[in-house]
Amino acid sequence: MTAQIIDGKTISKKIQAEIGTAAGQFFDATGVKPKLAAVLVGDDPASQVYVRNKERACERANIESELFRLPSSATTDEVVGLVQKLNEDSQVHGILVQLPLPDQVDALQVLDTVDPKKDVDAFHPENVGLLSQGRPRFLPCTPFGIIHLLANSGIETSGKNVCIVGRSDIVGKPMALMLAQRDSELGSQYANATVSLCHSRTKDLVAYTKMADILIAAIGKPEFIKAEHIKPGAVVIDVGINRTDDGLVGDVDFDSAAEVASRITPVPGGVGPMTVTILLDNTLKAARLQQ
Ligand SMILES: Nc1nc(=O)c2c([nH]1)NC[C@@H]1CN(c3ccc(C(=O)N[C@@H](CCC(=O)O)C(=O)O)cc3)C=[N+]21
Ligand SMILES: [Mg+2]
Repeated sequence: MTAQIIDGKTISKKIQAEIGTAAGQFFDATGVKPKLAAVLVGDDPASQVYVRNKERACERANIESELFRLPSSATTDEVVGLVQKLNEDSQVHGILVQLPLPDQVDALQVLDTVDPKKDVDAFHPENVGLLSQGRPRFLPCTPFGIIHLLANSGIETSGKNVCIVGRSDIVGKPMALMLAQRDSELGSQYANATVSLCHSRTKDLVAYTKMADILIAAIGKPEFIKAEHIKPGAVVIDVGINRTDDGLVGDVDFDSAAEVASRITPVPGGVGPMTVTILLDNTLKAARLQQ
């Protein structure tokens, strides 16, 4: 292996400590402890792991968290009703509705109900619109976590070719917007990329991935990206979390990719912890917005 690991766990711990200090200062100034409400419907095992990670991270960062559970049989009206109650609760600053929701629940209706000023996932159309106009309120957790990973590793994006594989509303699409924009919260050197947003209908995918100085895999297919997709010396960011018989694997075939890339994120311990970290940052931001 030749690639250097981008250690998301260590970077996230460092940023969480900074958020903890800022949240403590905010409490000293206002008497308010930022609070995240997480809504978990049903008992999907992966969702339980994520929600537990989020609760632990909140504790480390002086952020209050409360988990609200509904049974897997819950209706759209029941989930919407809970979100409305949390919207009205002035002690709650951030609301996260854990996805996926059970099939009978209309996820868009639920997400549209979240007060946009408490929308720490940045899924509400008002926040998506603000981001697309280049004046974001909250930044979506996984894409902004990736920008933090790059910035903390000294990897600038300005003028670089970035290829994103996967066009989801949660990762690929907002990631493309953020990287293509003129500026970012961390400085213009972490924006201004030339972005290709590839997907299942892309013809000659390798032509795009091989041009990339930074390749971001967010497809949801285990070990889909191989050495032959990667330009020698490229930076590879693996967003995938796939549970297989061999355990947790990413969307990148790590062993072959690490022979070609210069830097690479592992799974676990790469992007995942950063997603959680930005959620904390957004919760503090939400508490500030609501003062
Ligand atoms: N409303 C909503 N917002 C989300 O941000 C959201 C969601 N729903 N649903 C599911 C996806 C996925 N996601 C992850 C969170 C933490 C890890 C994480 O902590 N990963 C660790 C451990 C992974 C493990 O052990 O399973 C790691 O990669 O090292 C991963 C993935 C947030 N998501
Ligand atoms: Mg993730």
